[in-house]
Amino acid sequence: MVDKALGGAGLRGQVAGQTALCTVGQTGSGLTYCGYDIAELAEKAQFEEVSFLLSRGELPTSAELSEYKAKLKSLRGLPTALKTVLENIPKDAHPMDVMRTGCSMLGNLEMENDFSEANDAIDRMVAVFPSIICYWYRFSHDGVRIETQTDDDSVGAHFLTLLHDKAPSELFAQVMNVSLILYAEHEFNASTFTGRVCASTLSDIHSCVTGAIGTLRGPLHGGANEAAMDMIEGFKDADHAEQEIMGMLERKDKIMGFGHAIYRESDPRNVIIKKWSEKLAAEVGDDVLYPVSVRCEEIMWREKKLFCNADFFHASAYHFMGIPTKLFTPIFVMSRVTGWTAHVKEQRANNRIIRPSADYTGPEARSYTPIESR
Ligand SMILES: CC(=O)SCCNC(=O)CCNC(=O)[C@H](O)C(C)(C)COP(=O)(O)OP(=O)(O)OC[C@H]1O[C@@H](n2cnc3c(N)ncnc32)[C@H](O)[C@@H]1OP(=O)(O)O
Ligand SMILES: O=C([O-])CC(=O)C(=O)O
Repeated sequence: MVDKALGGAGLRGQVAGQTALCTVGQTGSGLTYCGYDIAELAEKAQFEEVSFLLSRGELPTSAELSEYKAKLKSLRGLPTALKTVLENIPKDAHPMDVMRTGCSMLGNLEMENDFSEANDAIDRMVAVFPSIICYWYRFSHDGVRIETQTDDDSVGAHFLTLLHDKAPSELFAQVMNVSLILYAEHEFNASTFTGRVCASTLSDIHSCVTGAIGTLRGPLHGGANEAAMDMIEGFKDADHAEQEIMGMLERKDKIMGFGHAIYRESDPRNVIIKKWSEKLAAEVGDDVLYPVSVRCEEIMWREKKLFCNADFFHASAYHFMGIPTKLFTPIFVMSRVTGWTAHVKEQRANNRIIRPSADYTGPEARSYTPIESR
């Protein structure tokens, strides 16, 4: 049934299937993973517990978590053929294209031959995605071939170590952990739906994830964190931000990092990442980017009743941790691969090929005109 208030365009308001993985925008709790509130997970859990929850259906016991983390740790190395591919991708390529190619190449080298191998393929992707992006980035930008098999305790710390060539501070590792939890899963968003459509044809899991990466890349979806950074970086101070945003609104420009297809008043992930961004700002001595971001939030609510989505304060948070802007959306991939693949398994478990219909708006039936008569 189409929700009239939202309109039918973009399939908005239409139920396109069932999921036991996540609720978005339900009264009382804005976002839950398998019944757990996002605020509680972000405060108390490790990303690896959330990843385990999504792939196995329950939070791990302490022994299960140790075993799972040890497995992930052992899977961080890159096959030589994948390194060769990454070394051939130019420096000015978009890192999301690198992720897409990296995932696709992995699927060639380590095929999911049977759906019973799904969890092994998922664990491998969760473990190796930070290695893929950092290997390419460090080779193309710094001219070094890094060793990706680190001893870091978490996926987030592993990423930062590879990127910066040193272990992250406790605060940075903590923020990465929270960020990966916040981005892990979000019901039938565009990239997850892409993955589910692919899964519904009974395709392999790397194809599902490769398609999802391509969908996440766009600035209306995951790419918004990079677009938000590009915007706020251009503002000298909060007053300048106000002046520019007002102009953008007058010109009816889209302001990246604001608004949402499902949430109407706030995105529950924003208050969490905003708090961490503020902490990081204090830690690194920022007195521009965080106040600019806060002013943008105030203006957008005052003028348009539009609120920050998960992406907006992620921009400043990642920037404060010394992460290059073009690597922002690949971090989203490192996290969301857990949600995408959980949906792939869910789709497979109760599958019918996803194939909607279209209203035809083209010409009436007509006869073919031979080429020489056109
Ligand atoms: C993790 C994520 O993927 S979160 C989303 C990240 N994307 C962004 O931040 C990009 C900016 N935001 C947007 O483009 C949109 O808000 C979307 C794509 C997220 C949702 O799109 P929709 O569901 O179509 O938005 P919605 O129906 O709420 O839009 C209502 C009105 O607000 C406007 N609007 C919505 N978001 C914005 C924005 N960020 N800036 C300016 N105007 C906006 C729309 O243009 C629309 O105006 P109209 O009725 O005059 O056409
Ligand atoms: O749900 C959506 O449409 C987009 C989003 O916030 C996400 O994927 O995290």
